[in-house]
Parts: sequence; structure tokens; C-alpha cells
Amino acid sequence: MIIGVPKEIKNNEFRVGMTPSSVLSYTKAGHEVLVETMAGLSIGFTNEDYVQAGATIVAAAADVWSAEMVVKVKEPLPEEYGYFHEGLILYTYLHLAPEAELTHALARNKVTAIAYETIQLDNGSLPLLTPMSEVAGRMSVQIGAHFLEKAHGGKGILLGGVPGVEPGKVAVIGGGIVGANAAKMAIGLGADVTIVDLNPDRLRQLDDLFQGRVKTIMSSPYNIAEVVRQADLVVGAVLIPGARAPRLVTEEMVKTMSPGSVIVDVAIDQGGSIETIDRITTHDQPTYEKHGVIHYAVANMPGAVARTSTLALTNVTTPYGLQIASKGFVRAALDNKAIAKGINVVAGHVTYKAVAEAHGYEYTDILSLLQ
Ligand SMILES: NC(=O)C1=CN([C@@H]2O[C@H](COP(=O)(O)OP(=O)(O)OC[C@H]3O[C@@H](n4cnc5c(N)ncnc54)[C@H](O)[C@@H]3O)[C@@H](O)[C@H]2O)C=CC1
Ligand SMILES: CC(=O)C(=O)O
Repeated sequence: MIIGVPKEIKNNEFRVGMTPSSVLSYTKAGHEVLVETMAGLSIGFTNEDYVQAGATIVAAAADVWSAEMVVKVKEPLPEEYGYFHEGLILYTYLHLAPEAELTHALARNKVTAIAYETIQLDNGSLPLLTPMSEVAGRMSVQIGAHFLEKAHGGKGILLGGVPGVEPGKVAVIGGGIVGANAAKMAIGLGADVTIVDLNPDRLRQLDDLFQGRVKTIMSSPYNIAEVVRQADLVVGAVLIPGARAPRLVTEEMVKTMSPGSVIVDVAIDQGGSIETIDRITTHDQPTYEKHGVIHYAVANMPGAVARTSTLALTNVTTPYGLQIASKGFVRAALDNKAIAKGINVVAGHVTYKAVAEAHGYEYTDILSLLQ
């Protein structure tokens, strides 16, 4: 199969869909890989590195997109929709539930759209989301600590406190991969950490994992209002796989936070979990202030640590990508149900229920379509 790897065009997005090591895995399996010139240069992967791994370097994005399969990182931006063509296999993060226009463009052009974030194992885990959630969870606390500093608009709180002065309070809403990694960093700094989750078993796991160093609280509007009111830093980390994030922190709750507090809504890529977050921000302009509270809503946080993130991402995307390229998406999905769950759109049908519901499409079951 001919596989294209475009250069990412989102604001400050330096990740790339394949490293030279992943190119070698694809070319050894008999595939031809086209890499857009300088796609990985800013994180240390030169055109020569890709050529040595067996890739062909191409100058124009249009040539990369004319491949049978495109492997990238972020969802295509409107300026890339014109490259869509019938039968193209697009393998990337898509986050379609809050993205009506992208869903329409994929369906209209009969693209086979396989979303990293909905490839799901039988135990419910999301193996292609996990590493970026680890990165973003860890980043969320260092970002929060940065914006709590006076010079960055914050209230002037050191999350760890010092002897004789209490630490800052961190409220993590959603105790999955992002939440656990945020908690790990916050505990490491010495902060006072509370994790809110809906799943009592998950709260038990977190209680065991952190050995009494976090408070775990059952999710309810009442409890969320209480932890948000007291928090210096709120991390939004909920997910209902494939669906728009639930807005758990209301504007009224944000108004109760003290001036100079910070909200980092990691769940913004699924539409956001905070009512006062009404826009996606960028690494160039990462924050805005509302009700005296600093809001951070960057949808590609791992792009800031793009080398670490690319290595972590391609470690997990390459094995699934190889199955899709070598068997074709139909056989790969029939053999591996995790891949079937990743297919959000195919031949004009929307095959992920939460996405179909979000945008008014009839839902088509992927397995009955393929069999
Ligand atoms: N902004 C960015 O750059 C990035 C964003 N993300 C996003 O972060 C979000 C979280 O991802 P993960 O931690 O991997 O998901 P996860 O599935 O591991 O964890 C989500 C947690 O939310 C909990 N939850 C669901 N509904 C809830 C409710 N009503 N109240 C409290 N908890 C609730 C679940 O029980 C689960 O423990 C996703 O939207 C993901 O796409 C991930 C990486 C980068
Ligand atoms: C998960 C995601 O959206 C990202 O890593 O950018």
C-alpha cells in the first residue's frame, strides 16, 4: 500500500505521524511510504533519516494526501479537507463528536476515517489515546503551576507550599489516565490533591495507587461545586469515549473560585468539560480570563513536547497501522475488534454511535457493514 505522512499544520504542532523507525517497519512489510519534506525536522528527524528508513520525500502536501492511506497526528484542518478522496484510509486523532464540519467532509468524500482515540480493547482501555493522556496529564500540573505565578496572571500560589504555609489545592475532575498522571505530578510537587470520578471502582484503584496521598470524591454536581470552589487549580480530565465531554463544571461554579485560580481543561479535544470554556486556545495564545479565573484550553497539549510525544504515540500507532495497511481495513477490523471500534466513518456511513448522534446521522454498525 502507498502511505502518506503529511507535515502537521495545526498551531505549534510539531509531532509527526511516523518516526524513521516506524517508516522502517512499514517499508519492511512491503509498503511504500511518502513523507512530506521536513515533516519531522523540528524534532530531530531529518529527510535523510526517513530516506535511510526507506521513505520517499515529497515536496507537496497534495502528493502525500493522494496516497491510499494517510497516517498523521491531529484531525485535518479545513484547509486539508480538499485533499480527501474516495477510499482514502485516514488514520489519526479525529475527535469527531465536537467537529460537525469535519464529519460531514469525511462522509461526503467517502473517506475511511479511523480515529486513534476510539480504538478500544475489550477491557475498555484506549491504547492509542493512553500515551498522549499520560503526557497531557503530566503537563497539566506544570502548566497550572506556571499560570498560578503572579507574573503569569495567577494568584501567586506555590502548589507545594513551604514549611509553615499550606500547599495549593488541585482538583482533578475525571480520574482516568489524564487524571492519574495529573495527580502523580501534583503529589510530586507536594500539592493537596482531590480526584473526582463517577466510577467507584476507579476511585478504589486510585485510593490504593496513591496510598492515601489523594482524596477521592464521587462525582456529583454538589461534590464538584465544593471541590471547584476550594481549588487553586482545576484539571478537566473526563471522557466518555467518542462522545462530547460532559460539561461538569458550570459557570456558577467557576464564579465561586478565587481570582487568579487556574483551570486546565484537558478534555477540550472532546468539546470541553467546563461551561466557561467557549473556545479552543492555542500554544501561541493558551489562556484567557473569565470571572477572574485563568482558562487554558489547548487541544494539542502534547504538541509542546513533540519529540517525547511522537515517540510515545508511534510506539502504539505503528502496530495497529501495520495491521490496517497489510490486511486492508476490512480484514484488519474483522480480525481485530479494537480496530473496528476505531472506524468512525466509512463509505459515507457514520459507524461510531456517539458521533452519529452528535451530528444527526443514522448510525451504522461497522461489523454488519463489513461482513
Ligand atoms: N488537550 C489535549 O491535548 C489532550 C486531551 N486528552 C483528552 O483528555 C480526556 C481524558 O482522557 P483519558 O484520561 O485518557 O480518559 P479516561 O477514559 O482514561 O478517563 C476518563 C475518566 O473520566 C471519568 N468520567 C466520565 N464521566 C464522568 C463524570 N460525569 N464525572 C467524573 N468522572 C467522569 C471516567 O470514569 C474515567 O475515569 C479525553 O477527552 C482525551 O481525549 C488527552 C490527551 C491530550
Ligand atoms: C489526544 C490528542 O488530541 C492529542 O494528543 O493531541
